[in-house]
Amino acid sequence: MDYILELNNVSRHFGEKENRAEILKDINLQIKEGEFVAIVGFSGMGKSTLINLMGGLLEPSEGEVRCKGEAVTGPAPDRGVIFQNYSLLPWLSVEGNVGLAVNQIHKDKPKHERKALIEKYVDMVSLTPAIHQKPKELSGGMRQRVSVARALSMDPDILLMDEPLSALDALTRSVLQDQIINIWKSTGKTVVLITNDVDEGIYMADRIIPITIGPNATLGPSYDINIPRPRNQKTLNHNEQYRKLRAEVIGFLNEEKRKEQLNDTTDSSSYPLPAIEPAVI
Ligand SMILES: Nc1ncnc2c1ncn2[C@@H]1O[C@H](COP(=O)(O)OP(=O)(O)OP(=O)(O)O)[C@@H](O)[C@H]1O
Repeated sequence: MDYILELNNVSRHFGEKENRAEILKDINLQIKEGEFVAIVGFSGMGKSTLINLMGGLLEPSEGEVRCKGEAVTGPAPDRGVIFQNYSLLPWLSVEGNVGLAVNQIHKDKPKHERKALIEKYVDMVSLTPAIHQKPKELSGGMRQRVSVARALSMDPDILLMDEPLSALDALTRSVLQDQIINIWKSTGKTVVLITNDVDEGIYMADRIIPITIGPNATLGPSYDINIPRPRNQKTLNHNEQYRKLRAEVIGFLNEEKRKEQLNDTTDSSSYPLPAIEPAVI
């Protein structure tokens, strides 16, 4: 089987000697073309480091990352990264921010074609009415949609999303979850979503993989999510598979936390397991 993205025995540390911090250890992951994979875990365990390794923004200390069979040696347009903090240029409009990517990738195309491309991607995230607005005039959800449009406009094969929705309120978050699912379905791209929200991962992805607690964090088991699509946020709570999967993944994370606490008695937090509310139908 050929995989679009592979991580083979990838480890990453920062610093040297007494400052050396072992962040990720022996990460093995194979992702098929068109798959939607969610990676979930506690804060500070190395999730951003992992997405940066996939994007080629960081090099592994050991092991290798391969994209379409080739070793990854740096960032490339076939892997679009969407960051948590939008990273938009404040002095450019929506059109200007998306245009940066379009002009970079499609510099050989005439101006009118580049303009049409910008408009196409802005429309894909439903931001046409705000196309001339600057980031400070946009809500958090709108800014994140600009980031999504900018990543899409490079027409990458893989979208790497680093907690793209975690700064948003619950309602905006759920609207954007559906928008990202629709974009994934209509474009056939491969998506890797980093999230701190097990429910979000199960709702959106084809499989969900918890990351263990560092130092030397690694990936836990991969859980297939066979819940039929389209999924319904309101009725998912009643789905047996969803409830079972949710309990298993949260159980895995809490067990990791418990193991960590045996070594460190100062931290008593665990993964929050909110009661599943009856679905509103
Ligand atoms: N460039 C760097 N130099 C030194 N340490 C780093 C560097 N980048 C990340 N780290 C450390 O690696 C660890 C993992 O960081 P990372 O941002 O990957 O975690 P995360 O799981 O994405 O966290 P969060 O959910 O809070 O965003 C942290 O302890 C962080 O301080």
